[in-house]
Amino acid sequence: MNKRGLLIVLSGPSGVGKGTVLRSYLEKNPGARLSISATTRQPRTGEVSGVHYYFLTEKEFDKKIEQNEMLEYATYSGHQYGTPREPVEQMLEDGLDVILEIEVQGAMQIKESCPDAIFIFIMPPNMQELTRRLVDRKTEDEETIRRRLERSHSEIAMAKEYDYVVINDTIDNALEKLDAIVCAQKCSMNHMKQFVEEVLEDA
Ligand SMILES: Nc1ncnc2c1ncn2[C@@H]1O[C@H](COP(=O)(O)OP(=O)(O)OP(=O)(O)O)[C@@H](O)[C@H]1O
Ligand SMILES: Nc1nc2c(ncn2[C@@H]2O[C@H](COP(=O)(O)O)[C@@H](O)[C@H]2O)c(=O)[nH]1
Repeated sequence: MNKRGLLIVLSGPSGVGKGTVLRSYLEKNPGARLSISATTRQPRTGEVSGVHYYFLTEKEFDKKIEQNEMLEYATYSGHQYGTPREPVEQMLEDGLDVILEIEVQGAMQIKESCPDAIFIFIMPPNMQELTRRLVDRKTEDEETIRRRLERSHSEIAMAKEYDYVVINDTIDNALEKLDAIVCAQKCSMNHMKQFVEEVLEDA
């Protein structure tokens, strides 16, 4: 069997429910880990550095880019976000599946650098519901919500670059689909090639 874990890239507009669906997925799948991103945005109430994000200054973030320590990075809503390279490499090496919850520009960088990754786009059932979720979450001010919703249009247009689209109408539905996609990918020839070759060598 392929001992290396699967790299799963998950994107979708802000407020669609990526984090919510992922929390349930991770509870059900002990062999999967969420990559902890770095960001220059301010922590929200309750967010802890090293748990939800690594909260960095602009200077610290730029230094990590210079030292090639980011697997991908992008600017979103005036702040920098990026995936620290080393922990992702280590977890994949250890056979764990690694999930990157990242926006579309970063996802396209991963598509270039990690062609074996699987790309999943989470869609809202409709734009009214996306707005409602973002407003009801009460973590952003009105202007930030406006900017995030404005950006959601170009993000949704990028969904066609992904391998799969999952509609987050209910958390249970989205979770079931996410599980099924990852399960199918782990049985794909792309992922199983090494195992098939090993069996043939033994035969
Ligand atoms: N299927 C669902 N039905 C109803 N509400 C949902 C559903 N999924 C998530 N939510 C709610 O929508 C809000 C946004 O969810 P969440 O914070 O997970 O979004 P996100 O995509 O991770 O956002 P961001 O990218 O801004 O971090 C939360 O209040 C969450 O409880
Ligand atoms: N390119 C990257 N995008 C990231 C990363 N970590 C998170 N994100 C995305 O940023 C927006 C905003 O996140 P928020 O926590 O401020 O609401 C959202 O789309 C995230 O998916 C990353 O490492 N790289």
